[in-house]
Amino acid sequence: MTDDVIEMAGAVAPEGAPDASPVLRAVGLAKSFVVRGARGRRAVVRAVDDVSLDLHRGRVLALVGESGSGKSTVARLLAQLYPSTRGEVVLRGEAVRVRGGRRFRRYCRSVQMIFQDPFASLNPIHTIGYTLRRAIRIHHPKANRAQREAMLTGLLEQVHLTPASRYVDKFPHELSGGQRQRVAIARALGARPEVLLADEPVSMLDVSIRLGVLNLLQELKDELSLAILYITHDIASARYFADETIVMYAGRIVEHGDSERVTQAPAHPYTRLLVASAPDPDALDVERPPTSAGEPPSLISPPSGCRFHPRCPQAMARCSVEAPPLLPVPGGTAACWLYEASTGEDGTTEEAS
Ligand SMILES: Nc1ncnc2c1ncn2[C@@H]1O[C@H](COP(=O)(O)OP(=O)(O)OP(=O)(O)O)[C@@H](O)[C@H]1O
Repeated sequence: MTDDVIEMAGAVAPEGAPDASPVLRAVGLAKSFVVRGARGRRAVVRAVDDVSLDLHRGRVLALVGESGSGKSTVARLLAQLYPSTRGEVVLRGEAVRVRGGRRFRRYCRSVQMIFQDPFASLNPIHTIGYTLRRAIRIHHPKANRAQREAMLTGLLEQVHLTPASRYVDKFPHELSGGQRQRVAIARALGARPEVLLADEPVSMLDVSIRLGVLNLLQELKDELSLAILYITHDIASARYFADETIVMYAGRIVEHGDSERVTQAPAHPYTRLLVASAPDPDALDVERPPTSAGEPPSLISPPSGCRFHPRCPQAMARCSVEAPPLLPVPGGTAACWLYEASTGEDGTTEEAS
């Protein structure tokens, strides 16, 4: 048996303790889409603008924001499903830009994506066994039949679909939503990835099984030392599940920091609105689109300056003119002029707030 196969056949061993250097980075990523606007005119949607983030093995980073804030586009850029308009995706220190073909398949071995809808992501005409065997064949072409079967059992056990023999011949429609999402996770693990990009992995599942799937992801993160990007609308679940949280608004990062700090002592006025509109921070049980006043702006002609200023209760004249950079706040950064350090008369620095 090759080393690859030995690792896949049983419980997969972690490849090392959480690493100080990021496994996957976004550096100044931007993505614009050209669309047909009013009266058929060409318009540009600036979906993602200057997004930088680091994913570390053994850690979860949550990307939180309202619908349309650019979260899925960031995940798709990191998965190399879209080419970026600007910026770089850096895997293990190397800038990577692939479009299909063998290089894309090699990239997918390291970076796998889990989608929101397990109904759509599993082919209904194939059994679970077929779907997983196919993934195993693609990622482990040298394994023989017995080795592949051992991997199949190992993957189902890893996502707690046991005994594996009960699930192999089932079709997706014979499983619950949570079981289907577990199969999608098993398929992703078949590549032995270092990074999982999980785009709203529980938002379409029954309330009662969301926590079980998040707990599974957390367990796999620890066992396999995975780096996980967890995309969600639900800032309460980010506190529970993620080490760090990034909040996006209208394509830009507005706040970043330790999840506990971002959710319990949010610095950016937008994060405060998000947290205030999540009624029970300890519950993972309801879909809670933020109910803050106003609507997210058009990304075809976004507001000048800080994109949040038209909705911001603390907006100042400067906010409509100059976009704030990410400024230091205790335990992270926030893109808000409230936190610009100013020099006092005695030479000490103080925040503007
Ligand atoms: N392929 C595309 N073509 C044109 N516009 C797009 C495309 N994909 C995304 N957009 C636009 O980019 C913006 C960001 O979309 P994105 O799906 O990344 O946001 P999101 O935060 O993930 O939202 P949701 O939570 O609803 O999935 C939106 O205005 C969206 O309409």
